[in-house]
Amino acid sequence: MGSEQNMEYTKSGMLMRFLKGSKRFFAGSILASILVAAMDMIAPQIIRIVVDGCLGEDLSQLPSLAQRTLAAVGGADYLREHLYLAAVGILLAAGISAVFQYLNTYLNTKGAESMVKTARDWLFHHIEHLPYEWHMQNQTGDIIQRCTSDVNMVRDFVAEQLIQVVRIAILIGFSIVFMVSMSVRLSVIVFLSVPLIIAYSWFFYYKIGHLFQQCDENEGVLSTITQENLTGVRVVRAFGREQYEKERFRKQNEVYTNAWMKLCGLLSGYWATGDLIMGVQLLLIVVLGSVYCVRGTLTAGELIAFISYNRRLIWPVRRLGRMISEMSKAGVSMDRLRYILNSPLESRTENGVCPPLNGDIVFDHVTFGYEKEKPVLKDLDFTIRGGSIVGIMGPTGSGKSTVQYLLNRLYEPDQGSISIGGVPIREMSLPWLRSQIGFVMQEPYLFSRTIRENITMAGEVSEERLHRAVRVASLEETLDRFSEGYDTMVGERGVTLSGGQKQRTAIARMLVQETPVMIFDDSLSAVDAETDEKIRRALKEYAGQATMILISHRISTLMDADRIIVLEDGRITAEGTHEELLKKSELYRSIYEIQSPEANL
Ligand SMILES: Nc1ncnc2c1ncn2[C@@H]1O[C@H](COP(=O)(O)OP(=O)(O)OP(=O)(O)O)[C@@H](O)[C@H]1O
Repeated sequence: MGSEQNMEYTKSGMLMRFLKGSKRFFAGSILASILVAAMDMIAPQIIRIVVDGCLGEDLSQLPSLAQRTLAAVGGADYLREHLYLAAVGILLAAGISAVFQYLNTYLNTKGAESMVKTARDWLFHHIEHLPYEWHMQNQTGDIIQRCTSDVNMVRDFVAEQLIQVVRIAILIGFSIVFMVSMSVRLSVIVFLSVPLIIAYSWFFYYKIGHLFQQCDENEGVLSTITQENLTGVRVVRAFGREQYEKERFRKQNEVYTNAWMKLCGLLSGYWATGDLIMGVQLLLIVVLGSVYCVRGTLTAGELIAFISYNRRLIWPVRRLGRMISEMSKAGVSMDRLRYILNSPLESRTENGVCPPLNGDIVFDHVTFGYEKEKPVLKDLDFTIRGGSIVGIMGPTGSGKSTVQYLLNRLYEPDQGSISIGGVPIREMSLPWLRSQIGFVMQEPYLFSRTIRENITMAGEVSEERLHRAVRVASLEETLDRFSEGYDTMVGERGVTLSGGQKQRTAIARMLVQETPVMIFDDSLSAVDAETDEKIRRALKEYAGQATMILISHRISTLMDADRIIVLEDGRITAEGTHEELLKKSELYRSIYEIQSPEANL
């Protein structure tokens, strides 16, 4: 995909990229709709020739084309005796029109779906490569809405509004040519009423646009309540909030229904008034047309054909105003999509170096804050020897997880630099760096796939490697208890597994990659102390030459580490072995005393 480079797209630039591969379908659709409009012009002309040819006395009054057509079918007398020919002509025109109509709809739908596919692929690809920071700053629901509703809005704009506007403009053009050729004076009524109808419907939809938006917003709130209740069903049940949630839903449902009722009331008024305008317009055409017929300036066939053209015109024209007023909505949606597509991609330094990562990890005076002027890590300066086990301990919010994010280059330091084996990580290829640093998150995320697929999501591995990782993560017994074993499906967001089982699955997922650097971010918090110790013992053997970073609140998890770093408010306040820290760090000692059963005796 071309979005590897950061580009600033204008609305039209973005639209052109969406339309890549689907322009030819839309061009075909427009061509087919021109032919539909042309075919639709034929039937009224046949009726006009039949009426005037069969009933008219002075055939010389007919236009030359009509006279020639009449002569071609064998003259007025022949036509009178073979009226079915007119029916065949009308049927033929309707049949050809139906074929073009089919082609029009088919090509339009094909173009629309192909465009939506291109847009979705591009958006997904772009989102996948946006920086982690971007994802933290933007709400998931909002991004999903942009990728679904806003994409659909742009699709409707192109496939329905733009194409329909072109189609209606062609229809108006054709009709006017035929109408003017029959009666200029009656055409004046159409000339005056068409802009009036377009303006009326445009003005109406422009004015009530905010009500449509209100309905959309209310629907969004209703969906959020439903979604929250479905995902948070356990919390709702546990806290006995069913009644409260039902009442909340009922109220929002009422607000939403009332908003629609109000809108429907206004729409009914709009359609009724529109019908009235149409009725008056038709009345004028019929009355004036009849007068002209009586005066002999218009034939009966022409009047019938004129009314027929007018009828064909009216509905599309009524829709035109609405389409024009709704085009502005597509502009808003395009801006919302441009926000995503113009967001700069993560710098992946694909051509960066790919050194072995088993060397020393050095944080060289690193300062970093998620927000400007609010540093979370302050002048962090430490070295983790390659192949050693290092623990990071500190109160909640002291910046422990942030250390791991920086090492993974999810964020870049504001000051200072980080290197592994003497190579600054910002010079390394990002995919390489991430493939070499395994980490288990504080709240592991599992996909709704089988346990095997979750563990091997980084790539296929041998059965032996898989079993080894599962054994070290103490997951073997758990899997034995599941009838489907490795092929057990993990429910939505892993709800069918306990907290500890999820953590151990995530540990196995990391271990299976056999990376030279492994980070455990509070990843044993949900397992009991006994399993915690069992896993740590197995890990020590398994890790071999790998560098291991254990982030934890639990001193028992860290006490066997070669070195422990104590972090307080983004600064290192002490470092050393467990024994050394018991002597020199007040914080460490006090936490140890709270957590240690012997110390509490
Ligand atoms: N994405 C973010 N945007 C803004 N601030 C953040 C973000 N992530 C973390 N913080 C803040 O940065 C500080 C350090 O967070 P961090 O997660 O590194 O702490 P921690 O020591 O790992 O905490 P815990 O032990 O509770 O996991 C906290 O004050 C937190 O509120």
